[in-house]
Amino acid sequence: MKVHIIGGGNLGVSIALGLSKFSPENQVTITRRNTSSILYLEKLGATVSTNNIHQIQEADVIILTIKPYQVDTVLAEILPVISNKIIASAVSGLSIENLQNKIGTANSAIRIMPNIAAQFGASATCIAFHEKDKDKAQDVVSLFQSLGTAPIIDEKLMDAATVLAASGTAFALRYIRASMQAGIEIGFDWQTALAISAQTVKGAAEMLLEEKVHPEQLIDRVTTPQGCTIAGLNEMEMHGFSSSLIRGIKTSLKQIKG
Ligand SMILES: NC(=O)C1=CN([C@@H]2O[C@H](COP(=O)(O)OP(=O)(O)OC[C@H]3O[C@@H](n4cnc5c(N)ncnc54)[C@H](O)[C@@H]3O)[C@@H](O)[C@H]2O)C=CC1
Ligand SMILES: O=C(O)[C@@H]1CCC=N1
Repeated sequence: MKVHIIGGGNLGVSIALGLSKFSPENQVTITRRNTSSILYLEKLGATVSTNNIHQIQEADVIILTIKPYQVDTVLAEILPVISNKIIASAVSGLSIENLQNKIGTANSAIRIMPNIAAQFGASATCIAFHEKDKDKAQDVVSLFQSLGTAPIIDEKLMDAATVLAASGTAFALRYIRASMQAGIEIGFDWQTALAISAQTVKGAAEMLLEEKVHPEQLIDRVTTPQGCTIAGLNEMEMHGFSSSLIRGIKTSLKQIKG
């Protein structure tokens, strides 16, 4: 497929990098206003351009990875030269209905919510579309399946998916950072503490994904009676570990919904 990514920032670049590694049969074009920092993508086979409409007529899917306030400007540039295109938008808070109204019935609006782990083929990319675009959306689903998992969700959960799956990357990293900081306090240098903390989180996630059980079932296997784990967990909960995470996620959601 020919994939045209508009907005070569953090997310756009992670998708381009992921596609170059995990789905190299796709031809990627990526645009941004100043391309100097992303020209290295050309060495990986992508076309990098400052021109949003560069070969856009040939694209099978156009991916928007721009900020919400940049959408109207970009659409004003591309709409006069496209027709019958799939526009997959990762723009947070922009509904399918709003996007469809902007792009007209000649094009299809699909919402995607990847995260920056797309670069490593490990994104959880939630995807939503209207029934009329079901067939066209399959290409987008397949594309993002090559970059991790790509669950199809009801659009009403898309803001929640943004917080859980996209912002969630930052939340998970902050957990690892805190764990690493504690690791330094109890004797490790930061590099060793980071390596141990990150691998431990990866191992815990792999167990969950593999066994498909409730986390508490696995926690029960770790918490030896009268042992150190339950003592630590109870102390964390006394200080609001779970509740602060839940409150943070709900606050992020409020921020999107405005
Ligand atoms: N960063 C993330 O982890 C995620 C971001 N998103 C959403 O993706 C969108 C982009 O987010 P980021 O990549 O973080 O932002 P960013 O600021 O890193 O990237 C946006 C890019 O668009 C470029 N741009 C601005 N105006 C343009 C124009 N007229 N034509 C072409 N390119 C233009 C900018 O130069 C910049 O490189 C946002 O709507 C965000 O909500 C969604 C999921 C995850
Ligand atoms: O922080 C943000 O608004 C964007 C959307 C999710 C991840 N980054």
